[in-house]
Amino acid sequence: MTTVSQNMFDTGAELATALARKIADRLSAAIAARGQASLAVSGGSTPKALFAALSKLDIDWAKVTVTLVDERMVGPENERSNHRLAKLFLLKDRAAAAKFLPLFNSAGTAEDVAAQAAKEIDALALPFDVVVLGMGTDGHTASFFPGGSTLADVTDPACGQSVMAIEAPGAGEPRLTLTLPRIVDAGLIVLHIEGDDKRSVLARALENGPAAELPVRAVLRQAKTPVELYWAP
Ligand SMILES: O=C(O)[C@H](O)[C@@H](O)[C@H](O)[C@H](O)COP(=O)(O)O
Repeated sequence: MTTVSQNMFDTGAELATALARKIADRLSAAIAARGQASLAVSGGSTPKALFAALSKLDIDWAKVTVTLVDERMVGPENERSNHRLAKLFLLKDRAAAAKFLPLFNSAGTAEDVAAQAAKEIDALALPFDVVVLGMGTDGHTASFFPGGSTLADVTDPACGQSVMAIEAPGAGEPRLTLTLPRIVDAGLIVLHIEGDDKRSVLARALENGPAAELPVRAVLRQAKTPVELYWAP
């Protein structure tokens, strides 16, 4: 049975403050326990306020590795880049001291880039302490897009590669995405969505039906810990 732990807020600002604190506490606990912590964040427009709130919190950021849940196949200067988004909104203020691991690199094709990124992700002390997911109104999360070229592989609980390339109608450029195992074995899995449309899509995703139709279902059904839903209007 899929379970989500619901954290509902009246405004995006209130959500950002509360979620930033939750993430910071989790990262600090990991640092206290193991001397380091890891955080994977999604891109898009929703997380900007969260990133700004998190960047100001006083934790030992020098011991935190930040990476991306997914990335477009573009360089960090491109306005479509999630690396650029993280640099602009998260990796500043106190969080500027964090180590950042991009998914995009100059290895060649999307598949080559994904293979290189996978090597670098696998060199981290896994599992991730915190993974922050968004969701599209088509039910995609990470770059698990409906109709995606490698959707079955990237949502396979036994997927052997930590990062894969995927192309899909509606995804724009080819994408690089963490695969399901890297997401569902995280210590804290957050699904941060805002607006009534996405709330309705999530309600549908929590019902029976194929994961391929609403790929966020793959996370909801395989998560090793209850997914923490953070929602505001
Ligand atoms: O690269 C991306 O676009 C994100 O990682 C993606 O998975 C995002 O979380 C959803 O598309 C929601 O995006 P919005 O927050 O812009 O609605």
